[in-house]
Amino acid sequence: MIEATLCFPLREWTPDERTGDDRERTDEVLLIEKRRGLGEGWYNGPGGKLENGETPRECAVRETREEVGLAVRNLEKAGELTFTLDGDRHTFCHVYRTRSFDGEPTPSDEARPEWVPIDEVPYDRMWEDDRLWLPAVLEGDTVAGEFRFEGGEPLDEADFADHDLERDVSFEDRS
Ligand SMILES: Nc1[nH]c(=O)nc2c1ncn2[C@H]1C[C@H](O)[C@@H](COP(=O)(O)OP(=O)(O)OP(=O)(O)O)O1
Repeated sequence: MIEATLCFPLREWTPDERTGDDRERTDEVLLIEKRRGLGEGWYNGPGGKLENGETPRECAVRETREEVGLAVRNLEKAGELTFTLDGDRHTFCHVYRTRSFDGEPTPSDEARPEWVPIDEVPYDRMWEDDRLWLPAVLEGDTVAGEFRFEGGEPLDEADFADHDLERDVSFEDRS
């Protein structure tokens, strides 16, 4: 089974009164348009597979730096997701969010970063399961879920079948 991570950096967007912009204050999330690998062409958070000896948290920090050049800190665990394929556990994914980071998001070979208001997340251009759990993560809740796919490898071409999802999960003492 693959162990992987996703990281969702958040920032507050406030209107600049000098420009007469009358949109409401909102949170924005840093998404990437993935340029290669699993889920290529879709939006997701920065993230990827754990390397040898790495903790999930270290992986999320490394992947965010490699993919979009952002140095994230103080990651808060927001979710644990199991993706199954044809009844077998395929990927276990640790989900983090953070409001602490240094640097400006920069495109790489792997990803094109984009700040998106949290109520404008393009769920129609993401993994089908994301609309089920990501809104809760972006609102500050915690989630644990299993999402079942069918139809054989690769996972991103399989059909999403069904799921179980729990909210308000405690991740204390977990990486
Ligand atoms: N159903 C799903 N919903 C979702 O939102 N993200 C998923 C997902 N299934 C896998 N992922 C994410 C988790 C992880 O960030 C990434 C793993 O994809 P890959 O195996 O292509 O890894 P990457 O190529 O990004 O990583 P590295 O090869 O380690 O750089 O895909």
